[in-house]
Amino acid sequence: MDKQALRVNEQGHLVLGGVDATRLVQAYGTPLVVYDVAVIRQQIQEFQSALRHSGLRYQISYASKAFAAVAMYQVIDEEGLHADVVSGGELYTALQAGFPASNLSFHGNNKSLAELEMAVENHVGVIVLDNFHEIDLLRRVLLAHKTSCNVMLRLTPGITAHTHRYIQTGQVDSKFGFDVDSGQATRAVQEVLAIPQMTIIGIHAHIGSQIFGVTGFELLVKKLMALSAQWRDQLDFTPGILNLGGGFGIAYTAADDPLTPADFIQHIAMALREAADQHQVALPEIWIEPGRAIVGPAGYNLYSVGSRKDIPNLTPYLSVDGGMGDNIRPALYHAKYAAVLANKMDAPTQETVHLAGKYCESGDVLVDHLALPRSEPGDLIAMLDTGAYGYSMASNYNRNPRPAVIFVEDGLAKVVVRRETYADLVRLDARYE
Ligand SMILES: Cc1ncc(COP(=O)(O)O)c(C=O)c1O
Ligand SMILES: N[C@@H](CCCC[NH3+])C(=O)O
Repeated sequence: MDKQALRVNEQGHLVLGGVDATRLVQAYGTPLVVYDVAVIRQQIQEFQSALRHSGLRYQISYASKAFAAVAMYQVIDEEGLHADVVSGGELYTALQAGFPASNLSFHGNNKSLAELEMAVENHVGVIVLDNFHEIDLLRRVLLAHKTSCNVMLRLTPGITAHTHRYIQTGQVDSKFGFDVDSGQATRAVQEVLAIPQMTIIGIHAHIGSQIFGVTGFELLVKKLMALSAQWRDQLDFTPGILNLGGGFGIAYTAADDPLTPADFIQHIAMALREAADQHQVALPEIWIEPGRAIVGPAGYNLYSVGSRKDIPNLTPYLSVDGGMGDNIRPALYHAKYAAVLANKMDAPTQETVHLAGKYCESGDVLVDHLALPRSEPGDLIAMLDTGAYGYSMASNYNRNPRPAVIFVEDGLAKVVVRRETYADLVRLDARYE
Protein backbone atom coordinates (compact mmCIF):
# COMPACT_ATOMS: atom_id res chain seq x y z
CA MET A 1 0.00 0.00 0.00
CA ASP A 2 1.34 3.37 -1.00
CA LYS A 3 1.26 5.51 2.17
CA GLN A 4 0.15 8.49 0.05
CA ALA A 5 -3.00 6.56 -0.82
CA LEU A 6 -4.11 6.30 2.82
CA ARG A 7 -7.21 8.30 3.76
CA VAL A 8 -6.85 10.79 6.60
CA ASN A 9 -9.63 12.94 8.16
CA GLU A 10 -9.47 16.55 9.48
CA GLN A 11 -8.38 15.30 12.89
CA GLY A 12 -5.32 13.73 11.29
CA HIS A 13 -6.67 10.22 11.93
CA LEU A 14 -6.34 7.29 9.56
CA VAL A 15 -9.68 6.32 8.01
CA LEU A 16 -10.37 2.69 7.09
CA GLY A 17 -13.36 1.77 4.94
CA GLY A 18 -14.93 5.12 5.83
CA VAL A 19 -14.39 4.67 9.61
CA ASP A 20 -11.94 6.64 11.77
CA ALA A 21 -9.33 4.14 13.06
CA THR A 22 -9.36 5.75 16.54
CA ARG A 23 -13.11 5.10 16.75
CA LEU A 24 -12.55 1.47 15.83
CA VAL A 25 -10.11 1.01 18.70
CA GLN A 26 -12.36 2.89 21.12
CA ALA A 27 -15.12 0.45 20.26
CA TYR A 28 -13.16 -2.78 19.89
CA GLY A 29 -9.78 -2.30 21.63
CA THR A 30 -6.28 -3.24 20.51
CA PRO A 31 -4.62 -5.20 19.10
CA LEU A 32 -7.18 -5.22 16.34
CA VAL A 33 -7.23 -6.72 12.87
CA VAL A 34 -9.22 -4.66 10.37
CA TYR A 35 -10.15 -5.49 6.78
CA ASP A 36 -11.34 -2.84 4.33
CA VAL A 37 -13.79 -5.04 2.41
CA ALA A 38 -13.96 -2.69 -0.58
CA VAL A 39 -10.24 -3.38 -1.14
CA ILE A 40 -10.86 -7.15 -1.07
CA ARG A 41 -13.58 -6.72 -3.69
CA GLN A 42 -11.38 -4.41 -5.77
CA GLN A 43 -8.47 -6.89 -5.76
CA ILE A 44 -10.83 -9.65 -6.89
CA GLN A 45 -12.24 -7.45 -9.64
CA GLU A 46 -8.73 -6.69 -10.93
CA PHE A 47 -8.07 -10.41 -11.43
CA GLN A 48 -11.54 -10.92 -12.92
CA SER A 49 -11.18 -8.10 -15.38
CA ALA A 50 -7.66 -9.19 -16.44
CA LEU A 51 -8.86 -12.75 -17.03
CA ARG A 52 -11.97 -11.58 -18.87
CA HIS A 53 -9.78 -9.50 -21.18
CA SER A 54 -7.45 -12.43 -21.82
CA GLY A 55 -10.23 -14.25 -23.67
CA LEU A 56 -9.33 -17.47 -21.82
CA ARG A 57 -11.76 -19.69 -20.02
CA TYR A 58 -10.89 -19.26 -16.36
CA GLN A 59 -11.70 -19.73 -12.72
CA ILE A 60 -10.35 -17.84 -9.69
CA SER A 61 -10.08 -19.86 -6.52
CA TYR A 62 -9.26 -17.84 -3.40
CA ALA A 63 -6.49 -19.55 -1.37
CA SER A 64 -8.29 -19.31 1.93
CA LYS A 65 -5.23 -20.12 4.05
CA ALA A 66 -4.34 -16.42 3.59
CA PHE A 67 -7.34 -15.53 5.77
CA ALA A 68 -10.16 -17.90 6.57
CA ALA A 69 -13.26 -16.94 8.54
CA VAL A 70 -16.99 -17.43 7.96
CA ALA A 71 -17.39 -13.80 6.85
CA MET A 72 -14.48 -14.09 4.44
CA TYR A 73 -15.94 -17.16 2.71
CA GLN A 74 -19.23 -15.21 2.46
CA VAL A 75 -17.51 -12.30 0.66
CA ILE A 76 -15.68 -14.69 -1.67
CA ASP A 77 -18.94 -16.41 -2.52
CA GLU A 78 -20.72 -13.07 -3.05
CA GLU A 79 -17.99 -12.16 -5.55
CA GLY A 80 -18.59 -15.44 -7.38
CA LEU A 81 -15.17 -16.97 -6.74
CA HIS A 82 -14.19 -20.53 -5.92
CA ALA A 83 -12.02 -21.16 -2.86
CA ASP A 84 -9.36 -23.66 -1.94
CA VAL A 85 -9.09 -25.27 1.47
CA VAL A 86 -6.14 -27.20 2.89
CA SER A 87 -7.58 -28.81 6.00
CA GLY A 88 -10.74 -30.19 7.54
CA GLY A 89 -10.88 -26.97 9.59
CA GLU A 90 -10.90 -24.69 6.55
CA LEU A 91 -13.44 -26.98 4.88
CA TYR A 92 -15.64 -26.89 7.99
CA THR A 93 -15.46 -23.07 8.16
CA ALA A 94 -16.36 -22.74 4.48
CA LEU A 95 -19.32 -25.08 4.92
CA GLN A 96 -20.47 -23.17 8.02
CA ALA A 97 -20.43 -20.03 5.87
CA GLY A 98 -22.78 -21.76 3.40
CA PHE A 99 -20.05 -21.74 0.75
CA PRO A 100 -21.05 -24.13 -2.09
CA ALA A 101 -18.94 -27.26 -1.66
CA SER A 102 -18.94 -27.71 -5.43
CA ASN A 103 -16.83 -24.51 -5.69
CA LEU A 104 -14.15 -25.79 -3.30
CA SER A 105 -10.80 -27.40 -4.13
CA PHE A 106 -9.20 -29.48 -1.39
CA HIS A 107 -5.39 -29.23 -1.19
CA GLY A 108 -2.76 -30.59 1.18
CA ASN A 109 0.29 -32.84 1.14
CA ASN A 110 -0.97 -35.12 3.91
CA LYS A 111 -4.75 -35.14 3.96
CA SER A 112 -5.98 -37.63 6.53
CA LEU A 113 -8.50 -40.37 5.88
CA ALA A 114 -11.02 -38.40 7.97
CA GLU A 115 -10.42 -35.25 5.90
CA LEU A 116 -10.85 -37.14 2.63
CA GLU A 117 -14.07 -38.70 3.96
CA MET A 118 -15.31 -35.25 4.96
CA ALA A 119 -14.51 -33.90 1.48
CA VAL A 120 -16.26 -36.80 -0.25
CA GLU A 121 -19.31 -36.76 2.04
CA ASN A 122 -19.74 -33.04 1.43
CA HIS A 123 -19.25 -33.34 -2.35
CA VAL A 124 -16.26 -30.99 -2.58
CA GLY A 125 -15.80 -29.86 -6.20
CA VAL A 126 -12.30 -31.18 -6.69
CA ILE A 127 -9.73 -32.98 -4.57
CA VAL A 128 -6.19 -32.08 -5.52
CA LEU A 129 -4.19 -35.30 -5.19
CA ASP A 130 -0.69 -34.75 -3.88
CA ASN A 131 0.96 -38.19 -3.56
CA PHE A 132 0.54 -41.93 -4.18
CA HIS A 133 -0.56 -42.65 -0.60
CA GLU A 134 -3.42 -40.22 -1.06
CA ILE A 135 -4.52 -41.78 -4.37
CA ASP A 136 -4.88 -45.04 -2.50
CA LEU A 137 -6.68 -43.48 0.48
CA LEU A 138 -9.13 -41.63 -1.73
CA ARG A 139 -9.80 -44.71 -3.84
CA ARG A 140 -10.73 -46.59 -0.67
CA VAL A 141 -12.98 -43.77 0.54
CA LEU A 142 -14.77 -43.62 -2.81
CA LEU A 143 -15.27 -47.39 -2.89
CA ALA A 144 -16.61 -47.38 0.67
CA HIS A 145 -19.00 -44.54 -0.14
CA LYS A 146 -19.92 -46.07 -3.52
CA THR A 147 -19.34 -42.74 -5.19
CA SER A 148 -16.95 -40.91 -7.49
CA CYS A 149 -15.28 -37.48 -7.55
CA ASN A 150 -13.31 -34.98 -9.59
CA VAL A 151 -9.59 -34.77 -8.97
CA MET A 152 -6.60 -32.73 -10.06
CA LEU A 153 -3.01 -33.82 -9.66
CA ARG A 154 -0.60 -31.44 -7.97
CA LEU A 155 2.71 -31.51 -9.83
CA THR A 156 6.15 -30.33 -8.79
CA PRO A 157 7.37 -28.71 -11.99
CA GLY A 158 11.02 -28.21 -10.96
CA ILE A 159 10.80 -24.41 -11.09
CA THR A 160 12.45 -22.35 -8.38
CA ALA A 161 10.51 -19.15 -7.76
CA HIS A 162 12.45 -16.05 -6.75
CA THR A 163 11.13 -15.63 -3.23
CA HIS A 164 11.95 -16.61 0.37
CA ARG A 165 13.12 -20.23 0.66
CA TYR A 166 10.30 -21.06 3.11
CA ILE A 167 7.64 -20.08 0.60
CA GLN A 168 9.08 -21.73 -2.52
CA THR A 169 7.09 -24.79 -3.51
CA GLY A 170 7.79 -25.57 -7.18
CA GLN A 171 11.41 -26.77 -6.90
CA VAL A 172 12.23 -30.50 -7.22
CA ASP A 173 13.28 -30.70 -3.56
CA SER A 174 9.81 -29.97 -2.17
CA LYS A 175 7.38 -31.88 0.00
CA PHE A 176 4.47 -31.00 -2.29
CA GLY A 177 3.16 -32.80 -5.34
CA PHE A 178 4.24 -35.38 -7.92
CA ASP A 179 7.66 -34.72 -9.40
CA VAL A 180 7.53 -34.11 -13.15
CA ASP A 181 11.16 -34.61 -14.18
CA SER A 182 11.56 -38.11 -12.71
CA GLY A 183 8.36 -39.38 -14.35
CA GLN A 184 6.45 -39.62 -11.04
CA ALA A 185 3.72 -37.34 -12.38
CA THR A 186 3.20 -39.51 -15.46
CA ARG A 187 2.96 -42.65 -13.30
CA ALA A 188 0.42 -40.88 -11.08
CA VAL A 189 -1.74 -39.92 -14.07
CA GLN A 190 -1.64 -43.49 -15.37
CA GLU A 191 -2.63 -44.79 -11.96
CA VAL A 192 -5.55 -42.38 -11.56
CA LEU A 193 -6.78 -42.88 -15.14
CA ALA A 194 -7.22 -46.54 -14.25
CA ILE A 195 -9.51 -45.75 -11.29
CA PRO A 196 -13.09 -45.47 -12.55
CA GLN A 197 -14.24 -43.54 -9.44
CA MET A 198 -11.91 -40.62 -10.18
CA THR A 199 -12.15 -38.12 -13.04
CA ILE A 200 -9.03 -36.05 -13.69
CA ILE A 201 -10.34 -32.60 -14.60
CA GLY A 202 -6.95 -30.95 -14.67
CA ILE A 203 -3.45 -30.57 -13.29
CA HIS A 204 -2.17 -28.17 -10.68
CA ALA A 205 1.14 -26.58 -9.77
CA HIS A 206 2.00 -23.79 -7.35
CA ILE A 207 5.55 -22.46 -7.57
CA GLY A 208 5.63 -20.28 -4.46
CA SER A 209 4.35 -17.15 -2.83
CA GLN A 210 5.09 -13.39 -2.92
CA ILE A 211 6.48 -13.61 -6.48
CA PHE A 212 7.17 -10.35 -8.31
CA GLY A 213 8.23 -11.51 -11.77
CA VAL A 214 6.37 -13.39 -14.45
CA THR A 215 9.23 -15.67 -15.59
CA GLY A 216 8.35 -18.50 -13.19
CA PHE A 217 4.72 -18.51 -14.38
CA GLU A 218 5.80 -18.48 -18.04
CA LEU A 219 8.14 -21.42 -17.46
CA LEU A 220 5.35 -23.21 -15.62
CA VAL A 221 2.88 -22.74 -18.47
CA LYS A 222 5.44 -23.99 -21.01
CA LYS A 223 6.26 -27.02 -18.90
CA LEU A 224 2.63 -27.99 -18.25
CA MET A 225 1.69 -27.55 -21.91
CA ALA A 226 4.65 -29.70 -23.04
CA LEU A 227 3.56 -32.31 -20.51
CA SER A 228 -0.03 -32.14 -21.78
CA ALA A 229 1.21 -32.81 -25.32
CA GLN A 230 3.35 -35.70 -24.08
CA TRP A 231 0.40 -37.27 -22.23
CA ARG A 232 -1.91 -36.75 -25.21
CA ASP A 233 0.56 -38.72 -27.36
CA GLN A 234 1.50 -41.38 -24.80
CA LEU A 235 -1.66 -41.80 -22.74
CA ASP A 236 -4.39 -40.37 -24.93
CA PHE A 237 -5.14 -37.96 -22.06
CA THR A 238 -5.10 -34.13 -22.22
CA PRO A 239 -5.85 -32.16 -19.05
CA GLY A 240 -8.77 -29.78 -19.58
CA ILE A 241 -7.69 -27.37 -16.84
CA LEU A 242 -4.28 -25.98 -15.91
CA ASN A 243 -4.40 -24.68 -12.35
CA LEU A 244 -1.35 -22.43 -11.99
CA GLY A 245 -1.71 -21.86 -8.24
CA GLY A 246 -1.23 -18.49 -6.56
CA GLY A 247 1.82 -16.55 -5.51
CA PHE A 248 1.11 -13.11 -6.99
CA GLY A 249 3.22 -10.70 -4.95
CA ILE A 250 2.09 -7.47 -3.28
CA ALA A 251 3.95 -4.34 -2.14
CA TYR A 252 4.61 -4.29 1.60
CA THR A 253 7.06 -1.37 1.51
CA ALA A 254 8.15 1.26 -0.99
CA ALA A 255 11.00 -1.07 -1.98
CA ASP A 256 8.55 -3.64 -3.40
CA ASP A 257 7.48 -3.33 -7.01
CA PRO A 258 5.20 -6.24 -7.94
CA LEU A 259 3.44 -6.65 -11.26
CA THR A 260 -0.26 -5.85 -11.39
CA PRO A 261 -2.78 -8.70 -11.81
CA ALA A 262 -3.27 -7.45 -15.39
CA ASP A 263 0.47 -7.79 -16.15
CA PHE A 264 0.65 -11.28 -14.67
CA ILE A 265 -2.40 -12.50 -16.55
CA GLN A 266 -1.37 -10.92 -19.87
CA HIS A 267 2.02 -12.68 -19.79
CA ILE A 268 0.49 -15.98 -18.71
CA ALA A 269 -2.08 -15.79 -21.54
CA MET A 270 0.64 -15.04 -24.10
CA ALA A 271 2.81 -17.94 -22.93
CA LEU A 272 -0.22 -20.22 -23.00
CA ARG A 273 -1.23 -19.31 -26.56
CA GLU A 274 2.37 -19.73 -27.79
CA ALA A 275 2.68 -23.14 -26.16
CA ALA A 276 -0.73 -24.24 -27.47
CA ASP A 277 0.39 -23.35 -31.02
CA GLN A 278 3.77 -25.00 -30.61
CA HIS A 279 2.35 -28.29 -29.31
CA GLN A 280 -0.95 -28.17 -31.20
CA VAL A 281 -2.80 -28.61 -27.92
CA ALA A 282 -6.25 -27.03 -27.44
CA LEU A 283 -6.23 -24.03 -25.08
CA PRO A 284 -7.04 -25.37 -21.62
CA GLU A 285 -9.14 -23.55 -19.05
CA ILE A 286 -6.89 -21.61 -16.63
CA TRP A 287 -7.42 -21.58 -12.87
CA ILE A 288 -5.48 -19.36 -10.48
CA GLU A 289 -5.41 -19.41 -6.69
CA PRO A 290 -4.44 -15.99 -5.34
CA GLY A 291 -4.48 -15.64 -1.56
CA ARG A 292 -2.14 -12.84 -0.54
CA ALA A 293 -3.02 -10.58 -3.49
CA ILE A 294 -6.71 -10.67 -2.52
CA VAL A 295 -6.54 -10.04 1.22
CA GLY A 296 -3.04 -8.70 1.89
CA PRO A 297 -3.58 -5.06 0.84
CA ALA A 298 -6.98 -4.96 2.55
CA GLY A 299 -5.68 -5.68 6.07
CA TYR A 300 -4.43 -3.46 8.89
CA ASN A 301 -3.19 -4.43 12.34
CA LEU A 302 -3.87 -1.72 14.91
CA TYR A 303 -1.82 -1.56 18.11
CA SER A 304 -1.53 0.78 21.10
CA VAL A 305 1.88 2.18 21.90
CA GLY A 306 3.14 1.18 25.36
CA SER A 307 6.65 1.13 26.75
CA ARG A 308 9.78 2.54 25.22
CA LYS A 309 13.44 1.74 25.73
CA ASP A 310 16.10 4.28 24.80
CA ILE A 311 19.66 2.95 24.54
CA PRO A 312 22.55 5.38 24.17
CA ASN A 313 23.74 5.56 20.54
CA LEU A 314 21.29 2.85 19.43
CA THR A 315 17.83 2.79 17.91
CA PRO A 316 15.08 2.92 20.58
CA TYR A 317 12.57 0.09 21.00
CA LEU A 318 8.94 1.18 20.95
CA SER A 319 6.67 -1.62 22.14
CA VAL A 320 3.07 -2.25 21.20
CA ASP A 321 0.40 -4.51 22.70
CA GLY A 322 0.58 -7.20 19.99
CA GLY A 323 3.37 -8.82 18.01
CA MET A 324 4.39 -12.25 16.76
CA GLY A 325 1.18 -13.82 18.11
CA ASP A 326 -0.93 -11.85 15.65
CA ASN A 327 1.68 -11.49 12.90
CA ILE A 328 4.51 -13.99 12.87
CA ARG A 329 5.73 -13.06 9.39
CA PRO A 330 8.50 -10.64 10.45
CA ALA A 331 9.90 -13.22 12.90
CA LEU A 332 9.45 -16.17 10.53
CA TYR A 333 10.45 -14.75 7.15
CA HIS A 334 12.09 -11.42 8.07
CA ALA A 335 9.09 -9.94 6.30
CA LYS A 336 9.09 -6.16 6.01
CA TYR A 337 6.05 -3.95 6.62
CA ALA A 338 5.20 -0.26 6.63
CA ALA A 339 3.48 1.26 9.67
CA VAL A 340 2.08 4.68 10.55
CA LEU A 341 1.06 6.59 13.65
CA ALA A 342 -2.65 6.37 12.92
CA ASN A 343 -3.86 9.06 15.36
CA LYS A 344 -1.23 11.63 14.26
CA MET A 345 -1.08 11.13 10.51
CA ASP A 346 -0.17 14.79 9.86
CA ALA A 347 2.67 14.94 12.39
CA PRO A 348 6.17 15.18 10.91
CA THR A 349 8.51 12.19 11.03
CA GLN A 350 10.93 12.78 13.91
CA GLU A 351 12.67 9.57 14.82
CA THR A 352 13.51 6.01 13.90
CA VAL A 353 12.47 3.17 16.20
CA HIS A 354 12.33 -0.61 16.28
CA LEU A 355 8.64 -1.42 16.57
CA ALA A 356 8.68 -4.28 19.06
CA GLY A 357 5.96 -6.70 20.08
CA LYS A 358 5.09 -7.74 23.64
CA TYR A 359 6.05 -11.40 23.32
CA CYS A 360 8.89 -12.93 25.28
CA GLU A 361 11.26 -13.31 22.30
CA SER A 362 14.02 -10.98 21.10
CA GLY A 363 12.92 -11.82 17.56
CA ASP A 364 9.49 -10.33 18.22
CA VAL A 365 10.14 -7.09 16.35
CA LEU A 366 7.39 -6.13 13.92
CA VAL A 367 9.28 -3.44 12.01
CA ASP A 368 13.01 -2.71 12.17
CA HIS A 369 14.05 0.93 11.75
CA LEU A 370 10.63 2.48 11.39
CA ALA A 371 10.49 6.24 10.80
CA LEU A 372 7.70 7.77 12.91
CA PRO A 373 6.57 11.03 14.48
CA ARG A 374 7.41 11.24 18.18
CA SER A 375 4.83 9.08 19.99
CA GLU A 376 3.61 8.58 23.53
CA PRO A 377 1.89 5.72 25.34
CA GLY A 378 -1.68 5.29 24.12
CA ASP A 379 -0.93 6.44 20.58
CA LEU A 380 -2.17 4.22 17.80
CA ILE A 381 0.05 2.32 15.36
CA ALA A 382 -1.39 0.90 12.14
CA MET A 383 0.66 -1.73 10.36
CA LEU A 384 -0.28 -1.80 6.68
CA ASP A 385 -0.97 -4.68 4.28
CA THR A 386 -1.23 -7.26 7.06
CA GLY A 387 -4.27 -9.03 5.62
CA ALA A 388 -2.54 -12.17 4.34
CA TYR A 389 -1.09 -14.83 6.65
CA GLY A 390 -1.33 -12.57 9.68
CA TYR A 391 -4.44 -13.55 11.62
CA SER A 392 -4.47 -16.92 9.81
CA MET A 393 -1.11 -17.81 11.38
CA ALA A 394 -1.91 -16.21 14.74
CA SER A 395 -1.17 -18.11 17.94
CA ASN A 396 -1.76 -17.89 21.68
CA TYR A 397 1.95 -17.78 22.45
CA ASN A 398 2.57 -16.50 25.98
CA ARG A 399 -1.15 -17.12 26.47
CA ASN A 400 -2.11 -13.90 24.78
CA PRO A 401 -5.68 -13.93 23.46
CA ARG A 402 -5.97 -13.49 19.69
CA PRO A 403 -7.36 -10.12 18.53
CA ALA A 404 -10.80 -9.43 17.16
CA VAL A 405 -11.23 -9.14 13.40
CA ILE A 406 -13.37 -6.31 12.05
CA PHE A 407 -14.73 -5.83 8.54
CA VAL A 408 -15.29 -2.20 7.55
CA GLU A 409 -17.16 -1.14 4.42
CA ASP A 410 -19.11 1.99 3.47
CA GLY A 411 -18.54 3.59 6.87
CA LEU A 412 -19.84 0.58 8.81
CA ALA A 413 -17.83 -1.73 11.06
CA LYS A 414 -18.74 -5.30 11.96
CA VAL A 415 -17.00 -7.79 14.26
CA VAL A 416 -16.45 -10.93 12.16
CA VAL A 417 -14.23 -12.77 14.63
CA ARG A 418 -14.61 -11.83 18.28
CA ARG A 419 -11.61 -11.16 20.50
CA GLU A 420 -10.53 -14.15 22.56
CA THR A 421 -10.92 -13.86 26.32
CA TYR A 422 -8.80 -15.33 29.09
CA ALA A 423 -11.62 -17.84 29.59
CA ASP A 424 -11.17 -18.95 25.96
CA LEU A 425 -7.52 -19.63 26.72
CA VAL A 426 -8.35 -22.26 29.35
CA ARG A 427 -11.44 -23.61 27.60
CA LEU A 428 -9.64 -26.75 26.43
CA ASP A 429 -7.58 -27.25 29.57
CA ALA A 430 -8.33 -29.91 32.18
CA ARG A 431 -7.09 -30.05 35.76
CA TYR A 432 -4.57 -32.82 36.53
CA GLU A 433 -5.61 -34.56 39.73
C1 LIG B 1 -1.57 -24.61 -3.49
C2 LIG B 1 -1.52 -23.18 -3.17
N1 LIG B 1 -2.31 -22.35 -3.85
C3 LIG B 1 -2.33 -21.03 -3.57
C4 LIG B 1 -1.54 -20.48 -2.58
C5 LIG B 1 -1.66 -19.01 -2.34
O1 LIG B 1 -0.51 -18.33 -2.49
P1 LIG B 1 -0.52 -16.75 -2.41
O2 LIG B 1 -1.13 -16.37 -1.13
O3 LIG B 1 0.91 -16.41 -2.47
O4 LIG B 1 -1.27 -16.25 -3.59
C6 LIG B 1 -0.68 -21.32 -1.85
C7 LIG B 1 0.22 -20.77 -0.81
O5 LIG B 1 1.36 -20.43 -1.07
C8 LIG B 1 -0.68 -22.70 -2.14
O6 LIG B 1 0.09 -23.54 -1.47
N1 LIG C 1 2.53 -18.13 4.92
C1 LIG C 1 3.36 -17.62 3.89
C2 LIG C 1 2.89 -17.91 2.49
C3 LIG C 1 2.00 -19.10 2.31
C4 LIG C 1 2.62 -20.32 1.92
C5 LIG C 1 1.52 -21.28 1.62
N2 LIG C 1 1.90 -22.30 0.71
C6 LIG C 1 3.60 -16.14 4.04
O1 LIG C 1 3.18 -15.57 4.97
O2 LIG C 1 4.22 -15.51 3.24
